[in-house]
Amino acid sequence: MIVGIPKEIKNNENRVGITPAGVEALKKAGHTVLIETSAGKGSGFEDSEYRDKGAEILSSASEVWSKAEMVIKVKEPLAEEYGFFRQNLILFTYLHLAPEAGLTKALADSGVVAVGYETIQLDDGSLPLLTPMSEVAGRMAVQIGAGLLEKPHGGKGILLGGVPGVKPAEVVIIGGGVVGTNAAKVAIGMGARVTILDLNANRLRELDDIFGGRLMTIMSDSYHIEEAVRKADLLIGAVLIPGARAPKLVKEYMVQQMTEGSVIVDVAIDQGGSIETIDRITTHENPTYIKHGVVHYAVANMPGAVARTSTLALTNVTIPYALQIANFGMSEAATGNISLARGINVAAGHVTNQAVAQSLGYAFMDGLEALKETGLV
Ligand SMILES: NC(=O)C1=CN([C@@H]2O[C@H](COP(=O)(O)OP(=O)(O)OC[C@H]3O[C@@H](n4cnc5c(N)ncnc54)[C@H](O)[C@@H]3O)[C@@H](O)[C@H]2O)C=CC1
Ligand SMILES: CC(=O)C(=O)O
Repeated sequence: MIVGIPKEIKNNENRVGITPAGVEALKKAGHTVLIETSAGKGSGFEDSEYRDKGAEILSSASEVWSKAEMVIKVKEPLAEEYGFFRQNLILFTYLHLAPEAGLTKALADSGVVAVGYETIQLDDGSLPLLTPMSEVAGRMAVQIGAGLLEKPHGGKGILLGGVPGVKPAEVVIIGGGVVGTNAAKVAIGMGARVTILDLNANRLRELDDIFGGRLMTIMSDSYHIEEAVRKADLLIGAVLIPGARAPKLVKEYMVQQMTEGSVIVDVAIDQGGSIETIDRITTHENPTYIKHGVVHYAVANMPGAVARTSTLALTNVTIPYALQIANFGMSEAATGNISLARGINVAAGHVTNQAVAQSLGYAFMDGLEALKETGLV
């Protein structure tokens, strides 16, 4: 198969869809790899390293998109890239379609087969291609939040861990999955007082066991969310219902009750955000705004700022799936691997993820059924 990797174009997105090790793996399996020049630069990979492993370096994104049978990316395509879509092109990347009506329409109208990393799901419900970036973003959420609590960044001027004789900050995390757990690890490590809310009682039990009483676990409902948000110095949004738009759990009146200079980091912004006062996606270039005296951070590609770590962690988990698609073809690979089949979001003009279809008002079609219409092997 001809596999193409364009340079990412989102604001400060320094990750890339493949490492030289990934090129080596694809080449050994007999595939052709085309990479846009300097695509790996932001992650510390030079063109020469890819060339040494057998990749062909192309000078433009349009060449990569038009020659490739499968495009491997990191972030969802931006409007400037929609013109590259064509029938039966396989697109393998993060998509987060529920809040992206325009992208979903463009994918469906053009007949792209779009596989979203974030919806590839194992039988136990885990999301193996989301996990490493959630680990990164969860850890980052606390270090970013700690910085924003400093006065020059708009915060109330408190040190997350406090000092002897002065109490530490209150960190409240809504969602105790991968992001939430990693945020808790860092926040506890920095000496903060941590509360996690989740609506899965078993998850709260696991967290209690993992952290041995060093954090407070609370059942997530509107009463307890309001109570926790009111006392939070740093609030982290970390909920997920796979594929679906994030529920707006923190209402505007709750944010109004937070003390001035508190900070919100809504990691769940890539699924539309879980905080009512987050009405826009922010960028690494311009990451915050202040509303009701509270600093809001809503960057949808947080791991892009620590691109070297993130690219290595991401490609560790994506390349085995990319190899399956390249080796067997999209239909056979998805038929043989139900977890991969769950990742198909759009095929043959149909929306094939139930939660995305419901969020955007499309009729749902099973991914494997839709693949039959493509004629792809
Ligand atoms: N902004 C960024 O750069 C990044 C964003 N993310 C996003 O972070 C979000 C969280 O991801 P993960 O932690 O990997 O998901 P996860 O599936 O591991 O955890 C989500 C947790 O939310 C809980 N939850 C669902 N509804 C809830 C509710 N009403 N109240 C409280 N808890 C609730 C679930 O029980 C689960 O424990 C996702 O939207 C993901 O895409 C991940 C990486 C980077
Ligand atoms: C998960 C995601 O959206 C990211 O890593 O950018």
